[in-house]
Amino acid sequence: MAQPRVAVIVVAGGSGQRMNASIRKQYMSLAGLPVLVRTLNVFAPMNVPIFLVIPQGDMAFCEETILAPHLLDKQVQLVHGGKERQASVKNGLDALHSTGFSRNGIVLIHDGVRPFVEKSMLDRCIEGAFTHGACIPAVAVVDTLKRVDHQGKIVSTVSRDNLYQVQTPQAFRFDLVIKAHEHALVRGIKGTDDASLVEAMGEAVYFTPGSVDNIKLTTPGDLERGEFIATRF
Ligand SMILES: Nc1ccn([C@@H]2O[C@H](COP(=O)(O)OP(=O)(O)OP(=O)(O)O)[C@@H](O)[C@H]2O)c(=O)n1
Ligand SMILES: C[C@](O)(CO)[C@H](O)COP(=O)(O)O
Repeated sequence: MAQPRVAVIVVAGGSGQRMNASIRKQYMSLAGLPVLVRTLNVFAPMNVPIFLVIPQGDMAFCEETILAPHLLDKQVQLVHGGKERQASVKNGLDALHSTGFSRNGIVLIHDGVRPFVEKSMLDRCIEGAFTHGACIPAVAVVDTLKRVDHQGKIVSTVSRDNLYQVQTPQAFRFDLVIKAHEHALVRGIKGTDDASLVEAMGEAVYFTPGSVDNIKLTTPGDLERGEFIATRF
């Protein structure tokens, strides 16, 4: 059977401390559907393997409440998360590697709590990774930026020229992102995203326009905004 050329890792192994809710934010209902179901539904039509990284101990819960009732159980394979996002991604990469996924294939790495991704953005990320090896969505910073000291006093105004806020899905050639995670592990490099680990090897990462709707549900205020955006998805 022909090997897939694209695979997806959705990381949802976090505990959502900043959301400060009684259930983990990835399982919360947003406009009638669990956040994680909304996110998985973005990728399901691609018909490619999806690896969903979840907290240790949530396997049965996820099977029963997220995957099976929404007909995602055939396509999605569950993987245990790690202590930090970076470790969760590494577990997902290892699981994908164990399937014999092509080293030249493209892997999309996405936050489980970013449910509002447009198909056109996905396509651009994949295309960019086939061309450059690494491609991530980003939007230009629009606010004025200040550096602040520990007393809360403004130290300086930072130029926002060429500054971008980055999002997920981040798309990589599989061999490049595996090498980046192994390099980071050996050198003790920590990154809040996967592109920074590729950058740390001196390899180029390119960007494609992201979207202001592609929010990460991080704090309680994001839920209200999410409910509004969900009316368009
Ligand atoms: N050990 C971890 C930590 C985070 N994530 C995932 O990485 C994404 C982005 O992380 P963030 O929004 O910071 O989620 P949490 O770590 O859950 O939130 P917080 O930092 O507020 O605890 C989320 O989908 C989260 O589930 C993960 O898979 N494994
Ligand atoms: C990967 C990410 O969503 C890109 O913006 C972000 O870096 C995750 O950061 P967090 O500290 O885990 O919220």
